[in-house]
Amino acid sequence: MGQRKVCHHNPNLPKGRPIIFVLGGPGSGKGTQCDRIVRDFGYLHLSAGDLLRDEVKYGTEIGQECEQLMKDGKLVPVEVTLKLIKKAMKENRNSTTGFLIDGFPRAVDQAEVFEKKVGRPKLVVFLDCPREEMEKRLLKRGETSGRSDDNMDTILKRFDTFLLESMPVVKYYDNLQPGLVIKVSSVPPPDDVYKEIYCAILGFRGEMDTDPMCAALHHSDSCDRLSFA
Ligand SMILES: Nc1ncnc2c1ncn2[C@@H]1O[C@H](COP(=O)(O)OP(=O)(O)O)[C@@H](O)[C@H]1O
Ligand SMILES: O=c1ccn([C@@H]2O[C@H](COP(=O)(O)OP(=O)(O)O)[C@@H](O)[C@H]2O)c(=O)[nH]1
Repeated sequence: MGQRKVCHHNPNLPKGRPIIFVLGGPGSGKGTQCDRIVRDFGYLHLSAGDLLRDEVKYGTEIGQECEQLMKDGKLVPVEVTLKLIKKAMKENRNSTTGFLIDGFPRAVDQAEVFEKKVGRPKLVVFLDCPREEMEKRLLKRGETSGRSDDNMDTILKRFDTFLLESMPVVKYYDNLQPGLVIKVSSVPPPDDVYKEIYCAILGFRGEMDTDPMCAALHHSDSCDRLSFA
């Protein structure tokens, strides 16, 4: 598999507590995959969207500032999301073995500021899903999610924001460090999607050979496809 050696070190980051980013379009399955990662690796799951929705729910100043932006499918200022993420990381720095950050960074300038102020992820998972499939999933989720942005009008705006602002983040990390990003199709059933993610995590933990399925993937040529081209 691609090179995963990380030289970057930020003294603010507790040593040995990796950061994983899970990126992908709206409804691509980020939350679904994060549940599985938490189940198997116990990392702290931080969904930027959930952190923001909590602020809206409790009517905080941040919540009031962000509510309309979220309804419009726009990005909230990075100072806001970064503050929420850093606070949660700090509170949990001694009680978790790693940080799983879902749905952030959402734009290249956000990635740059995270790189500078917090550090570099050990792995960036990019969930690749066709737009029609994401749309179908979001409309279905909207029947029960109670989310003010799971409606057709906002979904279209979220897609625009994703393509314009968030997709370049994937390229940013791929350029920054070859092998850092894995691109996984999230069209198959969730457990199948997860297999590749699971192996990539074992990979950076140096535990690839502890799982026969991952070891086979590791020693075959097919592992190249894990790397974002
Ligand atoms: N691989 C998959 N196949 C089919 N449906 C999926 C898959 N992954 C997620 N879903 C469903 O699609 C919807 C969006 O998934 P979710 O994990 O909430 O996405 P995101 O966090 O990226 O917005 C959910 O209703 C979820 O159950
Ligand atoms: O880092 C982030 C994460 C989320 N959002 C906002 O929160 C919404 C919902 O994001 P989430 O990741 O929860 O859902 P997704 O759109 O990926 O399904 C987005 O449309 C943005 O308005 C944001 O601005 N910055």
